[in-house]
Amino acid sequence: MTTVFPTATITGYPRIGARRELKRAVEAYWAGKSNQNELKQTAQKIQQDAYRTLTERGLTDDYAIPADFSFYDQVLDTTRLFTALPARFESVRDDSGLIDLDGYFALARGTEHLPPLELTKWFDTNYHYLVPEIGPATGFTLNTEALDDLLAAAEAAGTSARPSITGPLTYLLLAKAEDGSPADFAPLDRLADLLPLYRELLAHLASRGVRWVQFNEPALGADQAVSEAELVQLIEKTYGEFTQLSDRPSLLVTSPYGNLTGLLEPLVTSGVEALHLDLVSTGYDQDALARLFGGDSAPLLVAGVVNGRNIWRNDLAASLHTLQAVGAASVSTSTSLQHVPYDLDLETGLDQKLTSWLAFAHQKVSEVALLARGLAEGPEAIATEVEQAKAALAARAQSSGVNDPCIRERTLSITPENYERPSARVRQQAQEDLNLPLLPTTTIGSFPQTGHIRSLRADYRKGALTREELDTHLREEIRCVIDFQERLGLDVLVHGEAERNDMVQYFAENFDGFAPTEHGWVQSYGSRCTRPSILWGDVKRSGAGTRGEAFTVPWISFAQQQTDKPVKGMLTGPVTILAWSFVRDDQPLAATATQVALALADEIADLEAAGTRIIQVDEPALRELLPLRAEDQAAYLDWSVGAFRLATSQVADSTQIHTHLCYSEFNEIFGAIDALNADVTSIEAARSRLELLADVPESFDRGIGPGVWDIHSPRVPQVDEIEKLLATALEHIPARQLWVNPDCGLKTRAYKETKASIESLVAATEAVRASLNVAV
Ligand code: MET
Ligand SMILES: [Zn+2]
Repeated sequence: MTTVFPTATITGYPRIGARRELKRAVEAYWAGKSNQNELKQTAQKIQQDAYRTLTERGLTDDYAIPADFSFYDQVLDTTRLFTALPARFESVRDDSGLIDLDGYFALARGTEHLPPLELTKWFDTNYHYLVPEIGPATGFTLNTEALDDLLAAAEAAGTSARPSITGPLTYLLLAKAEDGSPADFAPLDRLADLLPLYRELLAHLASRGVRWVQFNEPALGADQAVSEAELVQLIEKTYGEFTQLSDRPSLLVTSPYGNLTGLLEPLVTSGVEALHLDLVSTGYDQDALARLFGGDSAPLLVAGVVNGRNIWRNDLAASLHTLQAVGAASVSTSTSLQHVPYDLDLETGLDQKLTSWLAFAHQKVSEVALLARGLAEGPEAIATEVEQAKAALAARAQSSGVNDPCIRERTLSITPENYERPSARVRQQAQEDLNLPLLPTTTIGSFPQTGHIRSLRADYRKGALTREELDTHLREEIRCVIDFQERLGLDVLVHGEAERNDMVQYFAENFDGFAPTEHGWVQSYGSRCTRPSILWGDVKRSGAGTRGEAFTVPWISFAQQQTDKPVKGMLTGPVTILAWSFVRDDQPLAATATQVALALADEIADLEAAGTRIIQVDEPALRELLPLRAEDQAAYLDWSVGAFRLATSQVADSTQIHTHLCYSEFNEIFGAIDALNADVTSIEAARSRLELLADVPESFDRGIGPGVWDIHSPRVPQVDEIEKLLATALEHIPARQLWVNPDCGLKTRAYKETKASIESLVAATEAVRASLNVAV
């Protein structure tokens, strides 16, 4: 049964394509501009490039490379693999009763009549997966078509790849109960019905000659609603059963993102052949691991010592030490490399000095291969490379910009008052002259990024437009966006963010201590990618002095000049700037957040001085960085909420501070959202049909705008649909606190659906206002 496990491996690799080929291909397919064959050819090419590169970089052993290409999302792949189709999607079943590629995309994106599966953050990362909906009657049928295609692509590349599949426990733990399920039902109740399908899968793989399979169980490293004791039993049952099968591939179980704590031992004794641990930021006791994995029937320890989710160069000496101390059998990444960009060599524009401190996916694979050699042949074999890494780390520590005495001194003079504002009541009175109607309507900030805007930006990059000319065009765009909103009858306007390529990178470009990348794209969800900047040094606004210079003020002031309605100043919050950047790992996140907060407070002060009455500070990633274990959460919320308050509390009572949250379920941290102390909070809620409002405490006495339009799909919400959502909202929120807005910014939408949707939103609001007036 067992074939030796490779000494060097990774648990996952990016799949969007080094030049985002998959993004272009799926978007063309969705738009009807290409056919399925063309899409599949692109997918093949991406996989072939991956196998070639990874082999060249040293993953040469059989089964060293996972087959983990995905057209959209790895959890949705598992939903397709087992045909776990929610009843509401019955109509997408294909002729054979399975989910084909179009059905798969329908689940991901919704259809004209069906809202898509819910999108939720993947552990504490900035990746989002599609939440399976499982009910007591959900049927399961194995459909290996997509998996067989991956294996065929690997074979064509001459590689024995290891299928990578969401493990059964994680799949069910990440699922939500289908609507209409009994109150006491949990998807995990269906484990016994799902396990036979996994066994069937193992048999199928064995019959294809596959010798190793990877089951990903990241949910076991995070706190769950189920008790640890129950999980121990489920592990024993699940993996005990699998390992009993006579004809099956050997099993590698991965546990990225967290410490398995009490589940480690049951997994070690479960009989699986190899167990991967994330050894980067999880605090495992090395001696305990050595003892545990030293046992006779223990699995091979696949040691994730190369950070899969940040871009700093590995401290090879430290890693080698860890590998030896724990008795590693194989060297790996801590998580899939899907969270880092492909290749540092593409970044020709980065400062040389900075480049020497970094490693992207390809460089990390080389680090893995190198460490495996050091482990096999002894440290001397890689002594030169270890020394080089050491020298780079030392140079980084001493570099100016990494420590700016003026910035450090400023953080020392922060006082407790810097975090406080007067009561909500006092502020509400001071803000009355904004004269907002009941149920004020607004949007979240960005307006459609049209082809026109993109081509302007491209022309500027090519040198075909001067900065001045570009800015003139952008102001024209802002004028149109303001005019558009006035005509549609919105109450609080936005300038549309046309001058920003990305809500974090824009700040990175205007702050010292950051370096944007050129090709450093990582997948956020589906075809959506972000390009995190590198936060490497001490932070302040760019320009002279410790305060630097204002950069959003000219745009917001220009927008405000075009209208009598209030225009929101628009900033990205400190936690989100951190979460969506690759952050320095040489000081606590809290210290970095404080510096970013001060830079934002400077910008807010300048906006206020320029006459801006409403300022929105977006924190969509607040939930994202929340530690996976309850015991670590209070400390995180303390510094993250603190950073937001430090940025936003030095304003006049008459200045209305908004915040915006999205991309996550926020129910559990509503206390922290309350503590942000914003005057108005807009929050994503449409996809989960406003479930979150049940958790808003009665004491919450400020504005809240649960999203009533899901902007992740092109579907236009109808007036009566929004009216119903508003009626639901009013069951939980007093009318004077309720705002009406979409789930998020509109930059990925087209004008056509934007116009129709805002019309629905305004019409629904007017209808509800009228009914409230009647009721009064
Ligand atoms: C992901 S949150 C986005 C907020 C931002 N202001 C926008 O509208 O695009
Ligand atoms: Zn948002």
